[in-house]
Amino acid sequence: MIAHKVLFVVLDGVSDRPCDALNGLTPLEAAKTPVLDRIAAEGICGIMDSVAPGIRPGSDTSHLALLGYPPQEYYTGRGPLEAEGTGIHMTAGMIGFRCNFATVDENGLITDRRAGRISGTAPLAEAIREEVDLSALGVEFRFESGAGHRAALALSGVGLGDKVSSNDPKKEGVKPPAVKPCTDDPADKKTAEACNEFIRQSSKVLYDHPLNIKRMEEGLPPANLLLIRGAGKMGKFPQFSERYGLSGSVISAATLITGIGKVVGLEHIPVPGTTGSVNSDLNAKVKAALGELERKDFVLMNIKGADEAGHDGKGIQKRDFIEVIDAALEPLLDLPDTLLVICADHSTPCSIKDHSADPVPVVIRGPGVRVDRNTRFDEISCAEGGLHRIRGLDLMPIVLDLINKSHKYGA
Ligand SMILES: O=C(O)[C@@H](CO)OP(=O)(O)O
Ligand SMILES: [Mg+2]
Repeated sequence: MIAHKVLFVVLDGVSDRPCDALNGLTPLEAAKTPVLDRIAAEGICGIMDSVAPGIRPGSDTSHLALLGYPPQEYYTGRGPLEAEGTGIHMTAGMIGFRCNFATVDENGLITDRRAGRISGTAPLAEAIREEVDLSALGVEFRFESGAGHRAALALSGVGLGDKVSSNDPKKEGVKPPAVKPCTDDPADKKTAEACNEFIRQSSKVLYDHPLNIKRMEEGLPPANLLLIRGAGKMGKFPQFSERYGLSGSVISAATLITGIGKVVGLEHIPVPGTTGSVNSDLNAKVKAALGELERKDFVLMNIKGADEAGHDGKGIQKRDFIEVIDAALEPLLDLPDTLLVICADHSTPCSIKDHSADPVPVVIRGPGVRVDRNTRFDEISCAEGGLHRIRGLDLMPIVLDLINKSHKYGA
């Protein structure tokens, strides 16, 4: 009784703290989740520090850890991973950045880091590609929009460094700072100059773009500034198939997760109708995952919406979306020959509107798995499960052992 396939379902940021709006329950505790609870009842549960206790992980470092790539060794910044996810292929010497379409008011103060969670930004990206020109600085650029307010930028040219700051202050009500070199290296200075010029020129393009004029007429915040962060060069990643002897696919609307999957060698499967938000077509996503499991050994499926609700501080929306997730996961109850792993990548408590270091719930269910006595999938109940408290990097070794692909340590 051993499974041959693995489905990793990452409920991005689903984990939380007690919410005032939910009478002190977490959204997972407050939601009615018969499917997740049945999976918990039929599996082994625990809680997990995706990186380490007390470390607040980004989705980048946490997903690397969950896939068994120590972020301390492999992480070179969010930018190059996000860029790969939008379809920009990062070659040697290119510097990648994550960007947000954001809103500034007439005084230059940031009023919304996500431009009202704008979507459909492809025409804005196209206008930027057509009109921005960095050739006077000896720099070429690629710019692609991603899901929602997200986009990615990549710079290439002779002598570009990646040690530069960000113009994203990570809060609203302040002016975006200039991008600065973090060292005295002329290469970092050149990158910082290119970033500031890119921000300046793109703001002009965005300012009177028809899409923004229409948004303002409708009372929506215009996307009139790009916040750029996460500068980095692409790292080197041993391929998933060589590392584990497993073929695999990634299903995610979030470009960062797509990018991480691609760089470790998972095939990206786009699913029409998925948005990375609470309006995503999760049934289509689950169907795609089931299809992939017929031809691959391993599937990573990321569902992003709960994280967005956490970042927005919307506890009730988060609870309600968890119920939508739960209903969509029902077809997974009958999965044959498959080890099903469900977890979050990090907590995104509504009370702090950002990631926290609180450990996340995790369940593993499938043939041969010892079943513990926990019957609910939430932060508090899973802490009493048989996996106890593990780290993100423990997950792949546990999974490989359960599918009998683990190597014996010793003779
Ligand atoms: O992309 C996102 O969902 C979040 C966190 O990863 O970033 P931001 O706060 O810029 O929206
Ligand atoms: Mg995340």
